[in-house]
Amino acid sequence: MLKTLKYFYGTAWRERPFYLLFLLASILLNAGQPFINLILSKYLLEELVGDRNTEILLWIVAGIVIGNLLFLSLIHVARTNLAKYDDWFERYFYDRLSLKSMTMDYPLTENPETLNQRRKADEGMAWYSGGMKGLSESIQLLFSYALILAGVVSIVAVMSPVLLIVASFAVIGGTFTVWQTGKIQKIEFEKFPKVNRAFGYATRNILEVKFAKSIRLYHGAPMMREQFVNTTKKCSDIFYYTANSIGRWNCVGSFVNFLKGLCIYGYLSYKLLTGTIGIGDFTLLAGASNSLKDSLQGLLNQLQEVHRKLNFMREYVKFIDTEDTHRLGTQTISEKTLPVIEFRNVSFRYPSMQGYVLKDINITISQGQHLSVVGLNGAGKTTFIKLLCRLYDVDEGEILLNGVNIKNFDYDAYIKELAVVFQDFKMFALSIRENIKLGDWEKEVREQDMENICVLSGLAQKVEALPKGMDTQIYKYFDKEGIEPSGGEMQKLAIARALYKDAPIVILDEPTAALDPVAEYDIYRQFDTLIGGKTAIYISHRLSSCKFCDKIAVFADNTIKEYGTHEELAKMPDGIYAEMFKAQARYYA
Ligand SMILES: Nc1ncnc2c1ncn2[C@@H]1O[C@H](COP(=O)(O)OP(=O)(O)OP(=O)(O)O)[C@@H](O)[C@H]1O
Repeated sequence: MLKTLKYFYGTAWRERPFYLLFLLASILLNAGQPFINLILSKYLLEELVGDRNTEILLWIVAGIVIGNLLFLSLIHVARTNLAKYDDWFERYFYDRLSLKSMTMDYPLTENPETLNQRRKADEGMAWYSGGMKGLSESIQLLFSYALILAGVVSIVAVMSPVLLIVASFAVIGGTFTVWQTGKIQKIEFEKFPKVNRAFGYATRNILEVKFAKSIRLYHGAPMMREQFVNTTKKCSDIFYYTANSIGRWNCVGSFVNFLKGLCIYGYLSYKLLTGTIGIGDFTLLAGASNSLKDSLQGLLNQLQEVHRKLNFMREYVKFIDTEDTHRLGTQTISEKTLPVIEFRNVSFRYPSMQGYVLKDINITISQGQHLSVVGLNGAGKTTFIKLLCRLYDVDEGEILLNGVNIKNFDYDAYIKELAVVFQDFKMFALSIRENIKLGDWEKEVREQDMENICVLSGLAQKVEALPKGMDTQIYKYFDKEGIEPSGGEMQKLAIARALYKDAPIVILDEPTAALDPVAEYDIYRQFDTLIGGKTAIYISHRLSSCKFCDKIAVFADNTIKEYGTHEELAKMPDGIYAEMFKAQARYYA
């Protein structure tokens, strides 16, 4: 709990120290204001039933009015400033959450527990706690009540100690009910994020354009509606349970409150009627007893509220603090040395899988070598690339770059060495220029470079035909003149983005799968110009592409089964490559 408190107010102290100053001011002002009315009302009443001195009466009334005005104005200033900061903190913490989601270790992005935790972090900071704003509101109330309580306890203890006992009993009852409702909300919070994620998938994610075709051509709409109905029912069950249980405890709370009023006013009326106290003290004690009960109740409630909110907000800290092991390396990379990649006894299995996807992989890709990686579906070719890209850590063995384990390199520096086009690459709802620029965001854009890249990747004709050229938006999310590129055009864009990165290692996973034969031929023809003297890994099921690579690695049975040039492998008796090549060649014979 303290760790969470420290995390949020430590951040506030670092980022916006004045926030804490306004918080303190707000606490003191809120605590001070009730005492003006409480004390001055006593003197006002005593003067009214006593001497009725006009001048004194005017001074007391002026004191009440001016004191209240002053306090309320200052409270307003403090609150307005706090509201501005609260807004800033809301964006700040959301930004941290997004950043963490985008940069955390890749395997976590497909781990349902992490995804649930992310949802808990999001919801824990939103409606369950109200985030920094919600927490600070409770902290303000907590300390204001504590100060008010200290003041009224002093007054009541001196004037009528019995009232302290009555108020304390009422508070114990009230606190118990608040504690119960807090427990019920906690139960809801444990169940709800998981159900809500399923609900979000069935109602929001599924409406995205990328699902539109499959929904229409398969049994998508009824199936999703069924999921919608099921998850809605689960959400309703959870809400019904919460509302019903909290409602019962609220009734208990109201009854305890009624009993408390009855006891306090009964006791004070008795003292007034028997002449033990005057009307001024009656007013002061009635007000102080109410304040005592309210502030003690408020204090205990806010203690629970702060505890409850911190519990929810702790889920955010848990998510933000998820350990990132992929970023532990610190070694820099010499730009002058051309890369040599070595897989040494590498074995790997996906966290969710029993067996190895890759076992005992040993291969060296020398400087400037062009390696073709082939194999049947599911043989582990893309996994081989993912390991090189540090998306996953190897389970056994090591991958070396120029003799150094790739884990030791600073992550960002290492990623700069790679220009990769994955099979399932994604384009963003940005302009064509910006999508290409993502290859190297820091590099100053040179128009000539962009044009050359468009020509090399086969995009030039398409871009020239567009009224806004390179500034055309991909997709129609934000611009109705945006384009929906075809699969092949997307692939050309992805190749352009990789070329723009100009990294010393180029990895292309099925780069021509969506290209027409002419575009594919162009890519093959220009392969040397595209890749130049860089080290390249090329995955393709079209074995004709292997001819322009120096070496071919054939993946089968979770390992590299064959390795050599096209000529060597094509004539291997009973060779896997020879078999696959012959099978493909038959169609073109
Ligand atoms: N994230 C993942 N979690 C669990 N298993 C995975 C994951 N990604 C891939 N696999 C499994 O690992 C095996 C190898 O997949 P991989 O994508 O490396 O094959 P591939 O040789 O590239 O196949 P293809 O030629 O079809 O692209 C497959 O059985 C696949 O189901």
